[in-house]
Amino acid sequence: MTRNGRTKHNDKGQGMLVVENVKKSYATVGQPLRVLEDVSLRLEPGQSAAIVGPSGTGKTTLLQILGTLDQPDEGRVSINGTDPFALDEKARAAFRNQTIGFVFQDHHLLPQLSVIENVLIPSLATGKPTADDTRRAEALIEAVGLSERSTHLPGELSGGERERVAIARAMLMRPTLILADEPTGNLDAKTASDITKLLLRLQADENAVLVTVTHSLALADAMQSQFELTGGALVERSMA
Ligand SMILES: Nc1ncnc2c1ncn2[C@@H]1O[C@H](COP(=O)(O)OP(=O)(O)OP(=O)(O)O)[C@@H](O)[C@H]1O
Repeated sequence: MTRNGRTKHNDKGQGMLVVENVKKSYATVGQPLRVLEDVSLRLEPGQSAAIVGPSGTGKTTLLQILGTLDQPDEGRVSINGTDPFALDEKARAAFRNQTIGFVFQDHHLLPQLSVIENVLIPSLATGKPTADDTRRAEALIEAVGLSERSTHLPGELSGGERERVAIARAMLMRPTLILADEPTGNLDAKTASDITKLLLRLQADENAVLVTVTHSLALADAMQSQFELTGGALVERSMA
Protein backbone atom coordinates (compact mmCIF):
# COMPACT_ATOMS: atom_id res chain seq x y z
CA MET A 1 0.00 0.00 0.00
CA THR A 2 1.06 3.57 -0.56
CA ARG A 3 -0.39 6.71 0.98
CA ASN A 4 -4.16 7.00 1.13
CA GLY A 5 -4.47 3.27 0.93
CA ARG A 6 -3.44 3.08 -2.71
CA THR A 7 -2.42 -0.43 -3.60
CA LYS A 8 0.52 -0.80 -5.95
CA HIS A 9 -0.09 -3.56 -8.45
CA ASN A 10 2.87 -3.06 -10.77
CA ASP A 11 5.09 -5.44 -8.87
CA LYS A 12 2.47 -8.08 -8.18
CA GLY A 13 2.34 -9.60 -11.65
CA GLN A 14 -1.34 -8.85 -12.14
CA GLY A 15 -1.15 -5.47 -13.79
CA MET A 16 -2.56 -6.57 -17.06
CA LEU A 17 -5.04 -5.11 -19.48
CA VAL A 18 -7.70 -7.49 -20.75
CA VAL A 19 -10.31 -6.46 -23.31
CA GLU A 20 -12.77 -9.08 -24.51
CA ASN A 21 -15.32 -8.78 -27.29
CA VAL A 22 -15.97 -5.10 -26.76
CA LYS A 23 -18.69 -3.48 -28.85
CA LYS A 24 -19.56 0.21 -29.08
CA SER A 25 -22.07 2.10 -31.20
CA TYR A 26 -23.04 5.75 -31.26
CA ALA A 27 -26.65 6.85 -31.53
CA THR A 28 -27.29 8.88 -34.66
CA VAL A 29 -30.43 10.24 -36.30
CA GLY A 30 -30.63 7.09 -38.46
CA GLN A 31 -29.12 3.69 -37.73
CA PRO A 32 -26.70 3.52 -34.79
CA LEU A 33 -23.12 3.99 -35.97
CA ARG A 34 -21.34 0.74 -35.12
CA VAL A 35 -17.73 1.67 -34.41
CA LEU A 36 -16.28 -1.20 -32.36
CA GLU A 37 -17.73 -4.55 -33.44
CA ASP A 38 -15.59 -7.07 -31.58
CA VAL A 39 -12.42 -5.75 -29.99
CA SER A 40 -10.18 -7.99 -27.93
CA LEU A 41 -6.73 -7.23 -26.58
CA ARG A 42 -4.54 -8.59 -23.83
CA LEU A 43 -1.36 -6.92 -22.58
CA GLU A 44 0.94 -7.91 -19.73
CA PRO A 45 2.91 -5.56 -17.45
CA GLY A 46 5.79 -3.92 -19.30
CA GLN A 47 4.25 -4.43 -22.74
CA SER A 48 3.69 -1.64 -25.23
CA ALA A 49 1.32 -1.56 -28.17
CA ALA A 50 0.37 0.84 -30.93
CA ILE A 51 -3.16 1.06 -32.25
CA VAL A 52 -3.14 2.24 -35.82
CA GLY A 53 -5.65 2.57 -38.62
CA PRO A 54 -7.27 5.14 -40.88
CA SER A 55 -9.09 8.14 -39.51
CA GLY A 56 -12.57 7.45 -38.16
CA THR A 57 -12.12 3.73 -37.49
CA GLY A 58 -12.63 4.14 -33.74
CA LYS A 59 -9.15 4.41 -32.23
CA THR A 60 -10.04 7.30 -29.97
CA THR A 61 -13.29 5.57 -29.03
CA LEU A 62 -11.30 2.53 -27.96
CA LEU A 63 -8.81 4.63 -26.01
CA GLN A 64 -11.69 6.34 -24.20
CA ILE A 65 -13.00 2.91 -23.17
CA LEU A 66 -9.55 1.72 -22.04
CA GLY A 67 -9.30 4.96 -20.08
CA THR A 68 -12.65 4.14 -18.40
CA LEU A 69 -14.00 7.46 -19.67
CA ASP A 70 -16.60 5.80 -21.88
CA GLN A 71 -18.44 2.54 -21.32
CA PRO A 72 -18.64 -0.30 -23.86
CA ASP A 73 -22.11 -1.47 -24.95
CA GLU A 74 -21.01 -5.08 -24.57
CA GLY A 75 -17.87 -7.00 -23.68
CA ARG A 76 -15.44 -6.95 -20.80
CA VAL A 77 -12.58 -4.72 -19.73
CA SER A 78 -10.28 -5.66 -16.88
CA ILE A 79 -7.43 -3.52 -15.60
CA ASN A 80 -5.29 -4.99 -12.82
CA GLY A 81 -8.01 -7.55 -12.30
CA THR A 82 -10.68 -4.87 -11.77
CA ASP A 83 -13.69 -4.31 -14.00
CA PRO A 84 -13.80 -0.50 -13.90
CA PHE A 85 -17.36 -0.43 -15.25
CA ALA A 86 -18.60 -2.45 -12.28
CA LEU A 87 -17.58 0.49 -10.05
CA ASP A 88 -19.83 3.46 -9.43
CA GLU A 89 -18.78 6.73 -11.02
CA LYS A 90 -16.93 8.07 -7.97
CA ALA A 91 -15.02 4.85 -7.38
CA ARG A 92 -14.24 4.64 -11.09
CA ALA A 93 -12.85 8.18 -11.08
CA ALA A 94 -10.62 7.29 -8.11
CA PHE A 95 -9.53 4.06 -9.81
CA ARG A 96 -8.73 5.99 -13.01
CA ASN A 97 -6.71 8.56 -11.11
CA GLN A 98 -4.64 5.90 -9.35
CA THR A 99 -4.22 3.46 -12.21
CA ILE A 100 -4.18 5.25 -15.55
CA GLY A 101 -1.88 7.95 -16.91
CA PHE A 102 -3.12 9.92 -19.93
CA VAL A 103 -0.91 11.67 -22.46
CA PHE A 104 -2.72 13.71 -25.11
CA GLN A 105 -1.45 15.37 -28.25
CA ASP A 106 -2.56 18.79 -27.05
CA HIS A 107 -1.26 18.15 -23.51
CA HIS A 108 -4.25 19.69 -21.66
CA LEU A 109 -1.93 21.62 -19.34
CA LEU A 110 -3.50 24.37 -17.25
CA PRO A 111 -2.02 27.61 -18.58
CA GLN A 112 -2.13 29.50 -15.28
CA LEU A 113 -0.21 26.80 -13.36
CA SER A 114 3.56 26.31 -13.37
CA VAL A 115 5.26 23.18 -14.66
CA ILE A 116 5.47 21.60 -11.20
CA GLU A 117 1.90 22.57 -10.32
CA ASN A 118 0.68 20.94 -13.54
CA VAL A 119 2.65 17.77 -12.79
CA LEU A 120 1.09 17.65 -9.31
CA ILE A 121 -2.52 17.91 -10.55
CA PRO A 122 -3.31 14.15 -10.24
CA SER A 123 -2.32 14.26 -6.54
CA LEU A 124 -4.96 16.92 -5.86
CA ALA A 125 -7.74 14.34 -6.24
CA THR A 126 -6.80 12.92 -2.86
CA GLY A 127 -6.17 16.24 -1.13
CA LYS A 128 -3.10 18.43 -0.98
CA PRO A 129 0.13 17.07 -2.52
CA THR A 130 2.24 15.33 0.11
CA ALA A 131 5.98 15.79 0.48
CA ASP A 132 6.31 12.45 -1.35
CA ASP A 133 4.21 13.74 -4.24
CA THR A 134 6.36 16.85 -4.50
CA ARG A 135 9.56 14.80 -4.45
CA ARG A 136 8.16 12.49 -7.13
CA ALA A 137 7.09 15.49 -9.26
CA GLU A 138 10.58 17.00 -8.95
CA ALA A 139 12.19 13.69 -9.90
CA LEU A 140 9.92 13.33 -12.93
CA ILE A 141 10.58 16.90 -14.03
CA GLU A 142 14.27 16.11 -13.83
CA ALA A 143 13.72 12.84 -15.73
CA VAL A 144 12.02 14.72 -18.55
CA GLY A 145 14.85 17.27 -18.60
CA LEU A 146 12.97 20.32 -17.36
CA SER A 147 14.44 20.97 -13.91
CA GLU A 148 15.40 24.50 -14.92
CA ARG A 149 11.83 25.20 -16.05
CA SER A 150 9.92 23.95 -13.02
CA THR A 151 8.41 27.33 -12.14
CA HIS A 152 7.70 28.34 -15.73
CA LEU A 153 4.20 28.52 -17.21
CA PRO A 154 3.20 26.24 -20.12
CA GLY A 155 2.99 29.29 -22.41
CA GLU A 156 6.73 29.82 -21.91
CA LEU A 157 7.58 26.33 -23.18
CA SER A 158 7.96 24.80 -26.63
CA GLY A 159 5.53 22.14 -27.88
CA GLY A 160 8.01 19.37 -27.14
CA GLU A 161 8.64 20.72 -23.64
CA ARG A 162 4.90 20.91 -22.95
CA GLU A 163 4.57 17.29 -24.06
CA ARG A 164 7.33 16.37 -21.58
CA VAL A 165 5.37 18.07 -18.80
CA ALA A 166 2.27 16.12 -19.84
CA ILE A 167 4.27 12.88 -19.66
CA ALA A 168 5.64 13.75 -16.20
CA ARG A 169 2.08 14.51 -15.04
CA ALA A 170 0.79 11.22 -16.47
CA MET A 171 3.46 9.33 -14.51
CA LEU A 172 2.94 11.06 -11.13
CA MET A 173 0.67 8.41 -9.61
CA ARG A 174 2.82 5.53 -10.93
CA PRO A 175 0.14 4.31 -13.35
CA THR A 176 -0.07 0.67 -14.33
CA LEU A 177 -1.63 1.70 -17.63
CA ILE A 178 -0.40 4.60 -19.76
CA LEU A 179 -2.66 5.72 -22.61
CA ALA A 180 -1.19 8.06 -25.19
CA ASP A 181 -3.19 9.65 -28.01
CA GLU A 182 -0.82 10.91 -30.73
CA PRO A 183 1.81 11.96 -28.17
CA THR A 184 4.20 13.00 -30.93
CA GLY A 185 1.53 14.43 -33.25
CA ASN A 186 2.68 18.02 -33.59
CA LEU A 187 6.41 17.54 -33.14
CA ASP A 188 9.38 17.49 -35.51
CA ALA A 189 11.06 14.12 -36.13
CA LYS A 190 13.93 14.60 -33.65
CA THR A 191 11.68 15.86 -30.84
CA ALA A 192 9.16 13.09 -31.61
CA SER A 193 11.91 10.50 -31.33
CA ASP A 194 13.10 11.96 -28.00
CA ILE A 195 9.54 11.96 -26.64
CA THR A 196 9.03 8.35 -27.75
CA LYS A 197 12.22 7.25 -25.95
CA LEU A 198 11.22 9.15 -22.83
CA LEU A 199 7.77 7.58 -22.76
CA LEU A 200 9.25 4.09 -23.18
CA ARG A 201 11.86 4.70 -20.49
CA LEU A 202 9.32 5.90 -17.91
CA GLN A 203 6.98 3.05 -18.87
CA ALA A 204 9.79 0.54 -18.32
CA ASP A 205 10.65 2.14 -14.93
CA GLU A 206 7.10 1.38 -13.75
CA ASN A 207 6.65 -1.92 -15.62
CA ALA A 208 3.45 -0.37 -16.88
CA VAL A 209 1.38 -1.23 -19.96
CA LEU A 210 1.62 1.45 -22.65
CA VAL A 211 -1.04 1.79 -25.34
CA THR A 212 -0.57 4.52 -27.91
CA VAL A 213 -2.90 5.55 -30.70
CA THR A 214 -1.01 7.01 -33.59
CA HIS A 215 -0.74 7.71 -37.30
CA SER A 216 3.06 7.95 -36.91
CA LEU A 217 4.91 4.97 -38.34
CA ALA A 218 8.00 5.85 -36.32
CA LEU A 219 6.09 5.85 -33.04
CA ALA A 220 4.18 2.67 -33.93
CA ASP A 221 7.44 0.92 -34.84
CA ALA A 222 8.91 1.78 -31.44
CA MET A 223 6.15 -0.22 -29.69
CA GLN A 224 6.50 -3.97 -29.05
CA SER A 225 3.34 -4.77 -30.97
CA GLN A 226 1.01 -3.06 -33.40
CA PHE A 227 -2.70 -3.59 -33.88
CA GLU A 228 -4.72 -2.22 -36.75
CA LEU A 229 -8.28 -1.26 -35.95
CA THR A 230 -10.15 -2.38 -39.02
CA GLY A 231 -13.77 -3.39 -39.52
CA GLY A 232 -14.40 -2.71 -35.85
CA ALA A 233 -11.82 -5.26 -34.65
CA LEU A 234 -8.12 -5.26 -33.79
CA VAL A 235 -5.81 -7.24 -36.05
CA GLU A 236 -2.23 -7.70 -34.91
CA ARG A 237 0.33 -6.66 -37.49
CA SER A 238 3.46 -8.71 -37.83
CA MET A 239 6.49 -6.55 -37.11
CA ALA A 240 9.19 -6.56 -39.80
N1 LIG B 1 -19.84 11.05 -29.52
C1 LIG B 1 -20.02 10.59 -30.76
N2 LIG B 1 -21.25 10.54 -31.31
C2 LIG B 1 -21.44 10.07 -32.56
N3 LIG B 1 -20.44 9.61 -33.36
C3 LIG B 1 -19.20 9.65 -32.85
C4 LIG B 1 -18.92 10.13 -31.54
N4 LIG B 1 -17.56 10.04 -31.33
C5 LIG B 1 -17.05 9.52 -32.45
N5 LIG B 1 -18.01 9.27 -33.37
C6 LIG B 1 -17.84 8.67 -34.70
O1 LIG B 1 -17.28 7.37 -34.49
C7 LIG B 1 -16.31 7.09 -35.49
C8 LIG B 1 -14.97 6.75 -34.83
O2 LIG B 1 -14.44 7.95 -34.25
P1 LIG B 1 -13.02 7.97 -33.51
O3 LIG B 1 -12.76 9.39 -33.10
O4 LIG B 1 -13.00 6.94 -32.47
O5 LIG B 1 -12.05 7.54 -34.73
P2 LIG B 1 -10.45 7.59 -34.82
O6 LIG B 1 -10.04 6.31 -35.44
O7 LIG B 1 -9.87 7.95 -33.51
O8 LIG B 1 -10.21 8.79 -35.85
P3 LIG B 1 -8.94 9.80 -35.99
O9 LIG B 1 -7.78 8.95 -36.43
O10 LIG B 1 -9.40 10.75 -37.07
O11 LIG B 1 -8.76 10.47 -34.67
C9 LIG B 1 -16.27 8.29 -36.42
O12 LIG B 1 -17.09 8.02 -37.53
C10 LIG B 1 -16.84 9.41 -35.56
O13 LIG B 1 -17.49 10.37 -36.36
